[in-house]
Amino acid sequence: MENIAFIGGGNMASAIIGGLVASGWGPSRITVIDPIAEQRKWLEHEHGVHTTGDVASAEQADIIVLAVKPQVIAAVAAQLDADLSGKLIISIAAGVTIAALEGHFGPVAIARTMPNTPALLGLGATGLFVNARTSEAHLMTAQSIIEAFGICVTVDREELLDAVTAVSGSGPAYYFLMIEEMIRAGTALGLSEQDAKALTLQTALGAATMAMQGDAPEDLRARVTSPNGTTHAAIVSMQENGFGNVIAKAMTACKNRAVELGQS
Ligand SMILES: NC(=O)C1=CN([C@@H]2O[C@H](COP(=O)(O)OP(=O)(O)OC[C@H]3O[C@@H](n4cnc5c(N)ncnc54)[C@H](OP(=O)(O)O)[C@@H]3O)[C@@H](O)[C@H]2O)C=CC1
Ligand SMILES: O=C(O)[C@@H]1CCC=N1
Repeated sequence: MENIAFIGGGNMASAIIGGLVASGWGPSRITVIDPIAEQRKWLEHEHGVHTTGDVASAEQADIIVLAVKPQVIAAVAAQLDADLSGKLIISIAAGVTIAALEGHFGPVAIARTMPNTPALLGLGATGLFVNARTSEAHLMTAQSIIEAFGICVTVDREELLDAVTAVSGSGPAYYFLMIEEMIRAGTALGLSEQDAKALTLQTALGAATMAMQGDAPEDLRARVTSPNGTTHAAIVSMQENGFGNVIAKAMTACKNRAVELGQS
């Protein structure tokens, strides 16, 4: 059975570990390396994993997940400084290219991925691209790890991972913002915050569940929109205020920032 070490035990690592453990990965196979003792204690308590502050100990693992901020990857490589041949490196860092990772870690198997935080619930959406040194066995390992916490979409060009970041990596935050704003607006229209929240969350869950069943979102929307009714009034207002443009510009800013982070 392979062992896995996470370098960086922050939000995204914790979400992935939660998803892995819930899917049957034994916590004893998982080590998390993080500099902050308090964070390590929390991870041990939350997930039952082994933790350490020593980056060099990642050398013991078969699979190493780089879960630090993009700007910290170079420092981690310097701290690790070991022969990694035969291992699989999985990077979740936004923007950091395979070429940069090979520059830091040498000629090893590298799976560059872009997960998202719903991984914690087994509902992750992850993009995957592997380097030429990744064997079929390593590719299957990467896919099966990712599928333990959600869906895996393999892209055929590396730069598409920046588009994945704009859609699903950062995507949960767009929905959370929408939820925040709907609760605020519902409260402004007279509902209690508790009622506005309950109605908003159930609506988000219901809409996502209906959309998952396969009908096109525009068809589902049409069934809510009575001719010249209330939904029509809301949608016309959204379109007049540039809703589509707001989303498109936000996602382009996200993608551009991913590219920028990769260059830093
Ligand atoms: N959050 C998300 O939704 C997603 C994040 N990602 C990617 O995941 C990566 C981590 O992001 P996120 O979890 O949000 O960030 P966090 O800041 O929550 O986690 C990073 C962790 O790494 C620790 N760390 C810093 N330096 C080192 C080091 N030298 N060795 C080991 N650990 C170290 C940090 O400690 P300290 O706080 O002390 O710096 C922190 O606990 C990023 O590259 C990001 O692009 C990808 C997809 C989604
Ligand atoms: O905000 C970020 O940079 C990371 C990458 C994708 C989601 N969170």
